[in-house]
Amino acid sequence: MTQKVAVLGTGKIGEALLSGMIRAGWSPADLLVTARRPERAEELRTRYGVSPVTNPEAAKTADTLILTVKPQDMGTLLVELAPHVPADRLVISGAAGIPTSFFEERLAQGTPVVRVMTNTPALVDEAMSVISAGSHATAEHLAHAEEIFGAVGKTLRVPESQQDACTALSGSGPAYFFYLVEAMTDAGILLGLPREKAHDLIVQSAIGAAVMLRDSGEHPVKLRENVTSPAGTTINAIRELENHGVRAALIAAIEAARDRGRELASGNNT
Ligand SMILES: NC(=O)C1=CN([C@@H]2O[C@H](COP(=O)(O)OP(=O)(O)OC[C@H]3O[C@@H](n4cnc5c(N)ncnc54)[C@H](O)[C@@H]3O)[C@@H](O)[C@H]2O)C=CC1
Ligand SMILES: O=C(O)[C@@H]1CCC=N1
Repeated sequence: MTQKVAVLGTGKIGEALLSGMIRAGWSPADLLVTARRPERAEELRTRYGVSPVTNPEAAKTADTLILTVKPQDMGTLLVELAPHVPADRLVISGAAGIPTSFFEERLAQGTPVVRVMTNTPALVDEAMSVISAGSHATAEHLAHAEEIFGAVGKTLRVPESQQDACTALSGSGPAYFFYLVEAMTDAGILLGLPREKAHDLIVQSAIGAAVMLRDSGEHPVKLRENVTSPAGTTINAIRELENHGVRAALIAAIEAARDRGRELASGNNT
């Protein structure tokens, strides 16, 4: 039997996932989407050939519901969905912070819920998606979530207690790298390079470093030491990074992101 999958609240992450599923061979005929604005729904139909439906229609028709609205909008969406979701539907939440218990309390008794934290590199099939089971989700449900999110990159199962930490590391992680590239480009400008050239140098260096981190089997410390020649240039830069507390800043930043996830879980939406 064909499994229908619906993406509810198809914004940046919902669309990234949807497009990846189609690239990976899902038939648009088996994919439903919901959107708040009719123009957005039409845009998705034109772009991907998928069917826009209402949230209740999605709940009744699809076997798997993937909820990709903002955490702040999840309560309202569940009020709308709850009367229409049969207890055998798999509900996957892509939202930061919100625990699986939040869904279980609002949906029919026994509804399987899986929590996933992916990231925007889903757009280029290089996502990191971290997956946890709610209390009624079986190994089969987890495998189905892995199949879906595996379409856009890597997946990793973690206990739900680690989700906020993973959100802070990989969910938000791409933003930290984009921020670094932005800052390094400014440094290139300071040193007199044209912006475009500085950008290209840094992006290629980032790609090279990322491939080495993934493929070389070497520890990051060893990779950095290999760049850092005695009395050379790099050590001067490293000393400045240490003087400015960049390592401590990164640790504090990621801890703050984790803490915000916890706040979202407790219903602090401001
Ligand atoms: N942007 C990112 O890098 C990441 C976001 N997330 C999570 O993904 C979720 C979505 O984030 P984005 O895609 O960035 O936000 P977004 O704002 O681009 O997408 C959310 C969409 O949901 C729609 N929506 C809200 N309520 C709705 C309803 N009742 N019915 C139908 N559509 C509705 C909005 O109109 C919007 O298009 C959030 O929960 C976030 O925590 C997870 C990983 C990374
Ligand atoms: O900033 C956020 O809340 C979302 C979740 C992880 C990445 N973006």
